[in-house]
Amino acid sequence: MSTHDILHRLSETLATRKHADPEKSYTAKLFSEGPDSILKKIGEECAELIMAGKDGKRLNIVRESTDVIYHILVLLAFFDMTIEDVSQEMRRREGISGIDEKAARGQK
Ligand SMILES: N=c1c2ncn([C@@H]3O[C@H](COP(=O)(O)OP(=O)(O)OP(=O)(O)O)[C@@H](O)[C@H]3O)c2ncn1[C@@H]1O[C@H](COP(=O)(O)O)[C@@H](O)[C@H]1O
Repeated sequence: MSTHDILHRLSETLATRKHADPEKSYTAKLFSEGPDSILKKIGEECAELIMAGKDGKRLNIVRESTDVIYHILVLLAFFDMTIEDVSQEMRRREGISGIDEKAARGQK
């Protein structure tokens, strides 16, 4: 299964959790608590990823990255978006150097 397929499938699963029981689904619990709770988790998971990056342990970096990505997908789903919306923006940026893009900002 490709990376895109697994992200797409997870996005679809998360969308179904909007009507799920918060006692049985962690995603449904986050949805029921609202966006602040999801944002708080993103902050916590990012902090854990930073610590994993400082330690340099590959397995921990992978695990913490997965936690961050999962919680970002939950935030997208909360606002009725999916990985496709992010994928579209990534495609739009493809081939545009970050250095060139930043320089162009100053000319607007
Ligand atoms: N990928 C994930 C995933 N990654 C992390 N987590 C959960 O995120 C939570 C937060 O992780 P922490 O380490 O911070 O745990 P914690 O401190 O106990 O969490 P809190 O109680 O403080 O929120 C844990 O409960 C993890 O199990 C995930 N929960 C679900 N998924 C995917 O989402 C699908 C739907 O999940 P449910 O909505 O639970 O059915 C699953 O089938 C998976 O594919």
